Amino acid sequence: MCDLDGTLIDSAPDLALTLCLLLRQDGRREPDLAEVKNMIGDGATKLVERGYAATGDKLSEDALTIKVKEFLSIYNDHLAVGTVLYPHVTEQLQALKHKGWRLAICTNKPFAPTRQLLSLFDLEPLFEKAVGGDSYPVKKPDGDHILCLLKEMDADPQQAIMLGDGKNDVLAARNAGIPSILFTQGYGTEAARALGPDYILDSYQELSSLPPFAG
Ligand SMILES: O=C(O)COP(=O)(O)O
Ligand SMILES: [Mg+2]
Repeated sequence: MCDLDGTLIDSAPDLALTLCLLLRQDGRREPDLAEVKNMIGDGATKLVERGYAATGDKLSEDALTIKVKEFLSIYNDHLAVGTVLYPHVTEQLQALKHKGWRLAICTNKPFAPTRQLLSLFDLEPLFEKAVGGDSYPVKKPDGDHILCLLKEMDADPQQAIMLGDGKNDVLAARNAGIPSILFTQGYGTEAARALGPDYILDSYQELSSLPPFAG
């Protein structure tokens, strides 16, 4: 299972752009890319909540609901302005698929933009299934986000592995009882590294030589 933001795609530029457009409408300060990267990882609602909390008064629950809808509507028009695939993602995942690995997406990003991004970057053929942060009642770091996905795929958790860039990925994997691979070019990597992921991936070119995939 692969996480999406900060793992397969470097999507922070467009998440930041969208957040800034939203905050600008409200006369708020626009956080820079490094600041926004630290807000990513728990889905759109948390990103918007953190964006407002960092730039002035926190939003009420009702206001947050409205702003998240606006965020998703703006994001829908800015999905791939500055977003890029990390180098060698497609070829390396294709190679795993050829070795017989079944691939799926487990992201905290809402499902609608997830599906669009998979299509925009021609990733759909690689993945058997994708689930977002709103696909089940729970999301990462809850292990059930992973376990529900595996169940739907009729896949054995004992043969599964989670690849992600954040602490939620390492924790969700641990909570699901499966190993994790930390991709270190994403967001919030240091906090994730401190949790002791099972494997470290600095570049996709090294993916097929990691122990779970080698041989
Ligand atoms: O959208 C987010 O905040 C996180 O998404 P991810 O789970 O794909 O990293
Ligand atoms: Mg991520």
